Amino acid sequence: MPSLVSPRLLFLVGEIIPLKKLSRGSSSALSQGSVRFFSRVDRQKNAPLTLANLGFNTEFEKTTKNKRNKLENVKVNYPTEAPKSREKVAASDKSRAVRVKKTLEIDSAPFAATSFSELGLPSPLIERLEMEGFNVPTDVQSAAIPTILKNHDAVIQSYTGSGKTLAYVLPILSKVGPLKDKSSSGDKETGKKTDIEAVIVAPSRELAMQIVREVEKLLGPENKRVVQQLVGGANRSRQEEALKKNKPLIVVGTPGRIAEISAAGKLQTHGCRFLVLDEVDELLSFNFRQEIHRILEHVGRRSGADPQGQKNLLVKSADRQTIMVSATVPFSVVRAARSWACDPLLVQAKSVIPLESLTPGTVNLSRPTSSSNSDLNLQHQATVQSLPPALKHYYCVARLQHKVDTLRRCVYALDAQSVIAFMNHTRQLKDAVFKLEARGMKAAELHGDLGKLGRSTILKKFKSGQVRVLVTNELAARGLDVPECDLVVNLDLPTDSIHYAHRAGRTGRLGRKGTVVTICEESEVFVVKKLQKQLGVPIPVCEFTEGKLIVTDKEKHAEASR
Ligand SMILES: Nc1ncnc2c1ncn2[C@@H]1O[C@H](COP(=O)(O)OP(=O)(O)OP(=O)(O)O)[C@@H](O)[C@H]1O
Repeated sequence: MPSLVSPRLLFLVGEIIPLKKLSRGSSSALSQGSVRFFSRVDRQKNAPLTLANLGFNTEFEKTTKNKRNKLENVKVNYPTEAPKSREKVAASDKSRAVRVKKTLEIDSAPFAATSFSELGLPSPLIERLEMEGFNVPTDVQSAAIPTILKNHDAVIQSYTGSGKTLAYVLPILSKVGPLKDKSSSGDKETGKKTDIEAVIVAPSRELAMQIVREVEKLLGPENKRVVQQLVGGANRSRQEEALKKNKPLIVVGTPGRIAEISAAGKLQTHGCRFLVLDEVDELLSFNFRQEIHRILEHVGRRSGADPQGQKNLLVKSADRQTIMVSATVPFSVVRAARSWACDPLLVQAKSVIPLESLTPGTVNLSRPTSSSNSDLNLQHQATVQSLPPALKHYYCVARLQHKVDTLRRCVYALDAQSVIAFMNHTRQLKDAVFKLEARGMKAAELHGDLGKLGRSTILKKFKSGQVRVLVTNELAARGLDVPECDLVVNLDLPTDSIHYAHRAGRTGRLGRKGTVVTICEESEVFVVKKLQKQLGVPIPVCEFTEGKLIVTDKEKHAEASR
């Protein structure tokens, strides 16, 4: 597969493996006849990452066991020093960067801080937060903000709607732009004044635009130009002109457009200090592999002199901080973080630990060998941390031709005002909208065939309540934040539990109530049962009778909850 092999990496579907590591691992695996290592990795790679399925007894587990001492007992490996190996030197044989090990100090992170000022953010930023009504940080923000402020690379994993965007945006704004800490030494370290200081990548235009709005909100109207969106589907030359004219410090965009403009030499990111990959597991998928590779190779990497003082383009220094974010972090992300980040930490709502210590071997040590129940428990731990705990899940059985009508009855029964219905194919999606509209329910379609303008108009209408049911596909499954959304319906089954988690996570955001209903045919029930096991949440069967949701599977519901 010559086209897939880059000098440093071998890209596989959905994962990036350092080539050196692969050849070393594969030869030893073969010589020892140890094929099990690889099959184990394969099994792991699509499972969401949790400390539990990586073989760690998390502080989260301990605290749930002993709720009374919930926060006092949280003590984690929390490194207080910046990584000493921020300077990475790529050897001339282009093998992996040489890393200097750092000593980790044990300390406790300010989990569940009661105010943003406890987290070391500069006062102008705290003022802006207060003006925008953000007063108390969420758990994942309490853990991530100090970690990033201390210059650590990080993988942030926390359930959908838990505030991961601000968890990385706030430390960036503390060091970049008009709200930054004035003592920040960043200016001297970065290159020219026109250089971009932070690049944030997201897999969809909608998500990228949403992040831009969040950053703009904090910057305030007078500083909007500090951030610029670079998304596909919009006029590229206009974006390039805006870059030249406004000289933004932060760009947020989709992988294709960022890579395109960067390849054209119109985006100066070599002096960039922050690279964020939001929805990182999606960004590492096959679809984006070339663009993400380019971004990882170029952002924050300046050519420099080699140790002998001679100019050598193969010797580079990486000054950037790499931050990877998602509610679901399969093991492929751990591998990618190890390749591309510098001593990265895994940041979750209640723990911060070095990613380096997580290995498939560690998983195996704690993984029970024969009990399938224990495997299910591990899955349960996994999804507890990617799904909002307050969500309610149900499924109901309907014939294919009655699904849309069932959706309509479901909306009335739950009196849902803002509904996202997921389907897998665009044509059926249009039919569903047509049927709903014909029966007097305000509905609209959102999918990739629509232009950028069409997509944002529909989203605006949905957010403002003019559209009650948004019928969409995976495009809207990740990251989309519509706090009012009170019901998610799967009109078609999601492909796996990770897709289920992201779809479901469009409702019940930041502690709000939310319901997820999967409408399936009789022949698909076994898939729902499988999802229920993998997700570790009860999904009882229900019916919509006389305008009410009736749970018809109480016994099994109780069993699943145990
Ligand atoms: N500290 C806070 N106080 C109040 N609201 C907050 C706070 N932090 C974030 N929010 C709001 O919570 C909502 C969800 O945040 P966000 O979109 O960052 O979640 P997320 O964890 O990234 O979700 P997903 O995994 O689905 O992308 C947003 O509307 C955001 O403005």
